[in-house]
Amino acid sequence: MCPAAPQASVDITSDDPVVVRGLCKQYAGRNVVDHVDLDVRAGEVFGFLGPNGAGKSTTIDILTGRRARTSGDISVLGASPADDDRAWRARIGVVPQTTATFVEMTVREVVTLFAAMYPRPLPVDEVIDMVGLTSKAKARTEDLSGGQQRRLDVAIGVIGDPELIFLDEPTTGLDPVARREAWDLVRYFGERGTTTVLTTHYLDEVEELAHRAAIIVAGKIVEVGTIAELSGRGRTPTTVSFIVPEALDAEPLPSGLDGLTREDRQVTVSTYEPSEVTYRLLSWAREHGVRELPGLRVLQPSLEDVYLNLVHQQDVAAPVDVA
Ligand SMILES: Nc1ncnc2c1ncn2[C@@H]1O[C@H](COP(=O)(O)OP(=O)(O)OP(=O)(O)O)[C@@H](O)[C@H]1O
Repeated sequence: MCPAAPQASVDITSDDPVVVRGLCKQYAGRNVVDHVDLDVRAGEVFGFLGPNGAGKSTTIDILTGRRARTSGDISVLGASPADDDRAWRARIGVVPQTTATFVEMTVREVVTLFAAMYPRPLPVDEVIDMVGLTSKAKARTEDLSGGQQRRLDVAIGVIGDPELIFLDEPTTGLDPVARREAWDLVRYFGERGTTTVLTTHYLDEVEELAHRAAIIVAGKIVEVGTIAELSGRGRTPTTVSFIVPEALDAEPLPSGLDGLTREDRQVTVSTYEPSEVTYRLLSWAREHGVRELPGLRVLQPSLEDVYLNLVHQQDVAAPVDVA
């Protein structure tokens, strides 16, 4: 259950650009964002991953002042987004999930219009070039393809040279080349010291761009850490496998190895202690005069394995809290 009202004051002392404590959002008594805690550090690209309907956009919309929260404390660049201060807003760039339409305006006119709203905008043509729309600068926005529209959204989001950028699925609908260009843009702003919060369904995008990530499922943060930490965490086992050499075919496999399966001569051990398991397998082989185990592989879980495992665990767990 979420508390009924927002906290009266923002009780956050951290200097991090984004600090979220106990954030809740309810629709019709259902918690779609459920006691979320987040810390995004200065200069990092922070990935926000989760399946459809997990609560990513709702959280981003609350952090950017586009939606009201039900309860919880939030500090974004030291202020509460609900205050909607103009100077504060100029320090933030937002690329929302829904594409805006600007009827009868060209790409350059739209970007120029948004540039005028900021005290220190980037040069309009430079930004149009960065998002790969130079050849479309004079085209009317209604004539752009879906992917080109998305690039325009990104241009609008970054034209103010923000300290903090929220990108809500910025590469959805982009072709592979445009996707790589969008990644370059995220890296470009990262090198300028900009903090970026990036929601996405694409795990490769998070692995490629993000320093840290949070995984949200059914409104709850189920994991947060560096990509290496998330990929290596203890929830998803490592697989150790090898092929039993002919010399050992008739020998019993070492006893007491949990998660061991054998199919013909292929042996697989699913384990949280891959070093120990590998040591025991090699010791067993040596005891029988074999110095090499053919096809020996230690396969660490990928971020995708961890993600799918977490989403699956949540699917089989109890439904979300209903008020
Ligand atoms: N205005 C609204 N009224 C009622 N329910 C809403 C409203 N907006 C969002 N929701 C619900 O809140 C939940 C979270 O939605 P949200 O858009 O934040 O998810 P998401 O993680 O961004 O999903 P996606 O990846 O599909 O964009 C969903 O169940 C959605 O149906």
